[in-house]
Parts: sequence; C-alpha cells; structure tokens
Amino acid sequence: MKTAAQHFIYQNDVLTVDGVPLDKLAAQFGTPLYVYSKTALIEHFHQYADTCKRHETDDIHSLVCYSVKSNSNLAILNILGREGAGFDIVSGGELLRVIAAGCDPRKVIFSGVGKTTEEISLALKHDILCFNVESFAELQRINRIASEMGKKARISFRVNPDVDPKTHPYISTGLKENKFGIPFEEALSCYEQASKMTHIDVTGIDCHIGSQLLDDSPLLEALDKLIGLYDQLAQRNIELQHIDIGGGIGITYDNEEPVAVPEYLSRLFRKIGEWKNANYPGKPLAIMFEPGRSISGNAGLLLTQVQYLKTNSDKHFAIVDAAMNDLMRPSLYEAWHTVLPVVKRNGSALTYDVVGPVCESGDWLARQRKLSIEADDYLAVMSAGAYGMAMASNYNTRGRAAEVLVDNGQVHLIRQRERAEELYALETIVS
Ligand SMILES: Cc1ncc(COP(=O)(O)O)c(C=O)c1O
Ligand SMILES: N[C@@H](CCCC[NH3+])C(=O)O
Repeated sequence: MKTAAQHFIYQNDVLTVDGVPLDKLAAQFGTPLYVYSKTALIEHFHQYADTCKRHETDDIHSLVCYSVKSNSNLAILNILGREGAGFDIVSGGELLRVIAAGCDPRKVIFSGVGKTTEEISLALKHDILCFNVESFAELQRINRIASEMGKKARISFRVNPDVDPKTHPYISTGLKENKFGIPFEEALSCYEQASKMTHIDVTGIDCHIGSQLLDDSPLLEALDKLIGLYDQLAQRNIELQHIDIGGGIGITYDNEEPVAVPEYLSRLFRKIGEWKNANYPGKPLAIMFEPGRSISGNAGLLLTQVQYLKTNSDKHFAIVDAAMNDLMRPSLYEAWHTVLPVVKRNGSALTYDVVGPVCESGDWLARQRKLSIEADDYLAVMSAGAYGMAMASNYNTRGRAAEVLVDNGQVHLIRQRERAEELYALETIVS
C-alpha cells in the first residue's frame, strides 16, 4: 500500500499527483485549485474498513461513518459511499449533500449541539440511522417531532467523558468545559428518561473527544468510560446495540507521527472483544467510527500561484493567489501546512512568509519557509484535503476555489470556480 506521501511525489523535479503534473493542472484549471487523489482517499478509507472487517465476528459488526464536515464535495461523498461508508453529519445541509451524492441516508448518524426542528424532521423523513443527542432538551424535541410524524427516532447520547485529547484547544471537544455532549454524571438519568419516551428508540452510546489526536490512549480511555456506562445501563435493562467512539485520529502535516489507524483499531477491538466475551457473549453489538481528517486530509492539496515577491523591512513575503478564505487553518489555529514548489528551482533560497491577498494581517498560509521561488511560480500547500475547502468563505468577495479529482491519470473537475456574480446573486438593492 502506498503512503499518502507516495501519491504526491516529484518526477523530474515537477510535483505530481498520482502521476499527473501539478503545473499542467494549474494551467488547465487556474489557481487557487484544490486537487485530490481518489486513490489516496480510497486507501485511507480502507485502512478503517478493512481493519474493521478483520476484527468482525458473528456478533461484533462495524460501520465507518465518514465525517462529512471534513470535506463534503459530492464526488468525494459518492466515492466513499460506493466503498461502503456511512456518514456522520452535523446539519440538514450535510444530509441533503449525502442524498444528492447518491448515498444512503439510512447509513447517516446526526451529531451536533444545535439541531433545529426542520433538521430533525428532515432526518426523520429520510429515516437516518441514529441521532447523536447532545442535550436533554434536544431529546425532548426529537421525541415531540417523531410523535407528530408518527415515527420512532433511534438515538444515542453523545456523552462527554471528560478525557483530555491533548490536542489544540480549539479542536478539543470531550472536556467538561466544552459545549459538546451531555455530562457523564447525567447520562444514566438521561437514558432512563429516554427509554420511557414513546417515540424514542434508545440504540447506542457515542462520544467524540477531539480532532488531530496523535496518540490513541485518550480514545481508549474514553472507550473504557463508554463501556462502564454500557454496563450500568445493562443493569437497568437498557440494552444498547452500538458504541460510537467518534473520529479524531490525526495526520502528518509536518513531522508528527500519529498512531497508525490499523494499530488503533486493533487495540480498540481487542478491548471490546475481551469485555464483551466476558460479559455479553453472543449479544450483537455494532462499533461505529466517525473519521474525517484521517481519510480526506492527506488526500488533497491546495495549488496556488505566486503573484508578487516583496520585502518589507528585511522580511520577505511571497504573495500568492490563495488566502485565508481558501484555507483558514493557519490563521485560525496557527496550523502548519508544508509548502512545496511545484517545479523545483536551483536558485538560492530565501525565507518567506507565504501570504494571501486578503486585507487581514492574519491572512497567511505559512511562515518562515525557505523557498527558492520567483513570481508566477506555482506552490502546493500540502495536507489540505480536510477542513480546507469545507471551511472556505467568500471574504473579500473572493469566489471559492475550483476542485479537481485525479483518478488514476484521469482528471475530473468536481467543483467549478465560483464567479463574483454568483456571490451577490441572492442580494437585493433597496431603492
Ligand atoms: C462529532 C464529530 N465527529 C467526527 C468528527 C471528525 O473528526 P476528525 O476529522 O478529527 O476525524 C468531528 C470533528 O472533529 C466531530 O465533531
Ligand atoms: N476544523 C478543524 C477541525 C474541527 C473538527 C470539528 N469537530 C481543523 O481544521 O483542524
């Protein structure tokens, strides 16, 4: 199996994606341009799906629900759906995307703290697999809407296990002070009340403790807590059918060494197997996952062109045509993305801040990078497949970038570049 890095390699000093030279793509589609490798995407998904398959037994099954928020392009969803993925969504819009991509809404789990009445009705109408309920008030709302629609809603509570994921504070979600999930101490009482509601079918338990985790020990610690709660519920005759451990496994942006997905899954299934064989032999249980970044992150990059090189008070800037509106991770989290020249040059290198044209000092993509570049050169901002295009905005009335998918040498435009007229098409002048 290739590693992510092997999909994006230099051939004769030109950076390629699965053999397709990036300068050719830039010339054909313009920049900024998101470029994805279909093969990388599928390989990353199968790191989950194949390991899960190996650990399945007669009574332990699994479902990998790709986290749509990380990259929600219809082509990407369609590819993963055809490989057997379910989907983790956080809005009605994401549900409509899954359906528009030709995927099965009955393999959708719906997370998020603020589900509206309309979103809940839409999800019930499409018979989604499960709501990951994040508050008691949400549970009451789901019960009421399901009753009005004459349906029963399958639910699991997203519990907050108060485990430190040791990641960036902005992407840590399983601590007491975070807004996500219900406090662990309140879970039993919530489950007891839910099990008495006429239009609620209690099916599982869920958590998601944070993103870009390099080590799996916080996830295994969270699993211990979920198992403990499962036991307490079983003693009260509340029998759950699934455990959802969320997503969160990190990727290499620079020189991080995240736990390998098959290793993490093997440890997790071993723990579950031992516990289940000892306590609930033969009882069916599904294990669910919600990975995003570890599937899409290193399947894509952002291609950009240097517009100007300039020096202000001894500081060198490479001003490129991609900006914080295209990739906001650096300005939001001070995140590192490796920047590579598309065509290597031999000239002497200078240390640049790579910045965009947006009128904010925070508009930078990379800082203090040694690059040998000239104006008009193309640069690749690596590891941008997750939370890149998905978080892009139109700030400064900049149309969002185009997206292309490389599929074994074939190139497909999977999203057109937005035009300015489209950005103000919904606006009205008042006379
Ligand atoms: C509820 C939920 N599930 C899954 C994910 C996907 O996380 P990741 O991209 O880190 O795998 C997120 C984002 O952190 C999330 O909020
Ligand atoms: N947007 C974040 C991840 C957010 C995870 C959502 N729960 C990032 O780019 O790293």
